[in-house]
Amino acid sequence: MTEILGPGIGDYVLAHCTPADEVLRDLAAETREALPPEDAGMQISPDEGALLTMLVRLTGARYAVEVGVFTGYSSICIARGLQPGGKLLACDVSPEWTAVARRYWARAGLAGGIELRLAPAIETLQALAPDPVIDFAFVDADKIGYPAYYEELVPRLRPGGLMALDNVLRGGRVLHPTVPADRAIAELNDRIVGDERVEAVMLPVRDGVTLVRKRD
Ligand SMILES: C[S@@+](CC[C@H](N)C(=O)[O-])C[C@H]1O[C@@H](n2cnc3c(N)ncnc32)[C@H](O)[C@@H]1O
Repeated sequence: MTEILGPGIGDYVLAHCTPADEVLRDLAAETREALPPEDAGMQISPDEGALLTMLVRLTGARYAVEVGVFTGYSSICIARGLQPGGKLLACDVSPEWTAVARRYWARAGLAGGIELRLAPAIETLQALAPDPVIDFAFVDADKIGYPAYYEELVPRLRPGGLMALDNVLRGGRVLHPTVPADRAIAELNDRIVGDERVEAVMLPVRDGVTLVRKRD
């Protein structure tokens, strides 16, 4: 979990968002205890999780796609916001990390609504039908891959559908990107704001979240 705001404000924000329930708290604790900090830190924060659930609900989503599952925190937040009978297609490459996710999806009673695809996400996305049927998408995987994920997802979003992209501020390094991952995100940020297919809002939530709505 990267923060660009000071820790005091981060704690205050957390204390004023709907809190994580026991399943999410246990998942966060297990992830923290089982993995080194640099890996555990990839997990989204509870306030970002609450944001995802709310966005999915507001979109009335029935079909969502997630790129970057890790141990399953964001999948649970997305799946909980879906309409009854809704489906989440969850993409990752790690059998180890997603084994934890599977356990917690089951514990949350969400396993039936989440389909995990273990493959490079670009292959999974390119294999999807080209129809614009995705209601909600969340991108939180390898940063170099973001531009390609974006280009596969935008045509498949339904009009009015929403995509959220995480870590779009890269700890503030998008201002002066020097390494390929930061440059990829900075260039994508510039491209999104000029993309006439969508409207976009960049939120300074944690490490930055861009919301992209497909125009009607
Ligand atoms: C930042 S973590 C995702 C955190 C997750 N959203 C959460 O809430 O805990 C990034 C994930 O992307 C996955 N990943 C990295 N490269 C990938 C690729 N090419 N295709 C699919 N997943 C990938 C990693 O295995 C890792 O689980």
